[in-house]
Amino acid sequence: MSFRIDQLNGILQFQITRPHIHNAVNHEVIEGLTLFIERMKQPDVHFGVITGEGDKAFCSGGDLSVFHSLVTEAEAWEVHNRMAMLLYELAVQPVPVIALINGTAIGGGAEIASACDYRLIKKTAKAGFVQGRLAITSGWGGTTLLHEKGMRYDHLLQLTTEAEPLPADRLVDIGWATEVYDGDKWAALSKFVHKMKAHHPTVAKAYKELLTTKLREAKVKERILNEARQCAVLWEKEPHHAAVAQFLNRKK
Ligand SMILES: CCCC(=O)SCCNC(=O)CCNC(=O)[C@H](O)C(C)(C)COP(=O)(O)OP(=O)(O)OC[C@H]1O[C@@H](n2cnc3c(N)ncnc32)[C@H](O)[C@@H]1OP(=O)(O)O
Repeated sequence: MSFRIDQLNGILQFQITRPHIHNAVNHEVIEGLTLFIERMKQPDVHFGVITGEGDKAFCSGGDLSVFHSLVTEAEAWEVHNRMAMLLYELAVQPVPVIALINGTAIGGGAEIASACDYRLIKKTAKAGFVQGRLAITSGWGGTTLLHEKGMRYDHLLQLTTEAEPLPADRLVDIGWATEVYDGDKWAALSKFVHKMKAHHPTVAKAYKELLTTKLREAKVKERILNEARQCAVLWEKEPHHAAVAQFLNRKK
């Protein structure tokens, strides 16, 4: 199984369990995320958490050994469209969702974290929109969501176009990460939600509803689909396939 879902004291946790491959997203992880988002609507869920197993990676994006088989724009679009709509759903969930970034978060992994309300990042972890290295753009809605949620324009443009993973402290400086933690991730999570959990869960839900109104009203869904389409267009092109082949063959 590529994921696990657990619920503890009102917190629904989604963990990608593919540490051998830096928790890259395959079809099973996509199914898992779908299930997680459905379960988050249950009344006894007060927070959602996404994390990766192990101490190396949160998520290294799409599994290139799997998604390399998507050759044409239409094939790439099917996956990007599905992931983009999932991340949109994640962003407008009724309860706050925390990305517990226990290690590297790059490519689609950084997009998943960007769809969450909070990003708690381990002191030693790095994150970034590295899609440019593969001659594609973000395709799961991450850039649009960060823009709509108010990330500073120049920082966002730099993050996406330089395509470099940044250290945790810098990610806080540019307004991407919420807080840096050191030590055990579950302890850091527990500390982070402590004050919010002291109040009735309807409070956090109500504020989230208020603050995500813009995401629902501003044709954001349409813009997210444009982002997915733009990525699918570049995916089909030779420079992308060459870059992926180079990554997959780099140890041969
Ligand atoms: C629209 C969004 C679509 C996307 O997300 S496109 C994918 C973007 N992601 C990437 O380009 C990340 C590629 N991976 C990397 O750069 C590096 O593996 C990474 C995460 C920095 C870790 O580097 P290292 O610590 O040196 O470890 P490593 O490279 O030896 O990796 C260990 C094993 O994991 C594999 N792996 C990591 N990320 C992967 C991925 N996304 N897809 C497929 N395989 C991936 C890697 O090939 C290696 O496998 P193996 O042990 O050589 O068999």
